[in-house]
Amino acid sequence: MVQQNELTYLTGFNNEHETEALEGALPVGQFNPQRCPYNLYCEQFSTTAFTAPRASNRRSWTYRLRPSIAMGDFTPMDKGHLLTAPLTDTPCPPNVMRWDPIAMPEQKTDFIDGLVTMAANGDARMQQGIGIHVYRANSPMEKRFFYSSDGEMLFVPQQGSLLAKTEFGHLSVSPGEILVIPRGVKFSVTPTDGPIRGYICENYGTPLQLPERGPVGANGYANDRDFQYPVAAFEDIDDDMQLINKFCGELYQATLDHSPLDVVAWTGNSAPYKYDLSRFNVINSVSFDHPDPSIFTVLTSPSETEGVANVDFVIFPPRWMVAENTFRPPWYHRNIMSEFMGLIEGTYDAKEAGFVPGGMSLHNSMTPHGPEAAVFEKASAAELEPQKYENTMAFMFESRYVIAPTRYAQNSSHRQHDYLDCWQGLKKYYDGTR
Ligand SMILES: O=C(O)Cc1cc(O)ccc1O
Ligand SMILES: [Fe+2]
Repeated sequence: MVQQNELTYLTGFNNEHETEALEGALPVGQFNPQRCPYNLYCEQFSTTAFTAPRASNRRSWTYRLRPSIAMGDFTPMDKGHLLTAPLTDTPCPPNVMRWDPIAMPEQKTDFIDGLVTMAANGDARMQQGIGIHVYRANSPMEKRFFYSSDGEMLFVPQQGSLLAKTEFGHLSVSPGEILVIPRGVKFSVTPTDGPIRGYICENYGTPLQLPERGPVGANGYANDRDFQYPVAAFEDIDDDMQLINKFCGELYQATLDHSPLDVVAWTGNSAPYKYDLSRFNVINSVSFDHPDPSIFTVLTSPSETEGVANVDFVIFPPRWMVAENTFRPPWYHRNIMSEFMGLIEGTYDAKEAGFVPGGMSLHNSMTPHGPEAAVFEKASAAELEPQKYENTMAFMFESRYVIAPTRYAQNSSHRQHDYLDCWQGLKKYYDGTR
């Protein structure tokens, strides 16, 4: 177990974890005895089909004060700027797009109220594709809890720390770390050191998993042992509460007369987890040429086509650049996969101006892009000494499905309508000589 931010965690990606907040709460040797210790209710929680292959099967057993169905009926509620694929509100133009950060809310805003959807693809009802949201909050969720039936939620904090109180226990997450909350897990979010902002990839598809390592071997990239899971922590609170469910793109609310975070003990491999991106063991060229960014994949949600991701979560972390006789920034490219990027801190090597922390960019399927003109000039003439890239942490949600920006994203005042200008200085140098 790892002690961090005063919270205790269990370690190991996808392990069969077990944890109990009260001694002896976990049944021994079986999952559902006739009567559970402490008179708890037993409830299985599955995020893959019962019959999914053992290697990809995800489920946990929870032991709780009440089963989850001890609740009121769902009624529709306003979903604000929270949208879901398929987006039908606007066409999807092929243009490169970039945005400044969305401003922090001025009024009291909790995690639910501050959610804004920037883009989405696939179809949540088919459990394919992703939603891309920005979260912003300056106050805790008070007596309200959320879960998405549409997808697993990958949080990429950009500003401020948050405490995620979940059915499975508590996780504290700060910029530079990520948090993954499986589809269906009930949770609340509390900002712990001022306003919070970050990105969310709502993954409608197969749960995120670690990519294969191939010839790299048994170690490297994101190592399994660095993923942290919460220990059981339950609330025995009888009070009026609101449970909000995102289902098929709509929000529904139900009333509860108790806290839904009432799991006293759990065992299994489907649970929230966090990961510190600085633990990523970067593997890159030590000879020449700029490899494909798939070398920086932290987590992947595979689609049904081998090697073609529903979504890859890719980071561009601090690292040494040593490639010789090489144009070191990303090459110019056109890619069948669609690329949505964000910046957690510092500067990104392909864009030294305009792509700022909290900002976003979208380069859709087959849309050309690459370094801005100023970066091309500089990198083409640079002395190729070993160089350490520091103060940088960009990331990309890369998906096989075209990523449609929402009407809000296309029309919002923080869209940079002059984004294309950063390439306008690309001159023709060709004059027939070698
Ligand atoms: O477009 C981008 O900036 C992301 C990216 C980075 C890289 O190093 C190679 C390919 C790629 O799409
Ligand atoms: Fe790209």
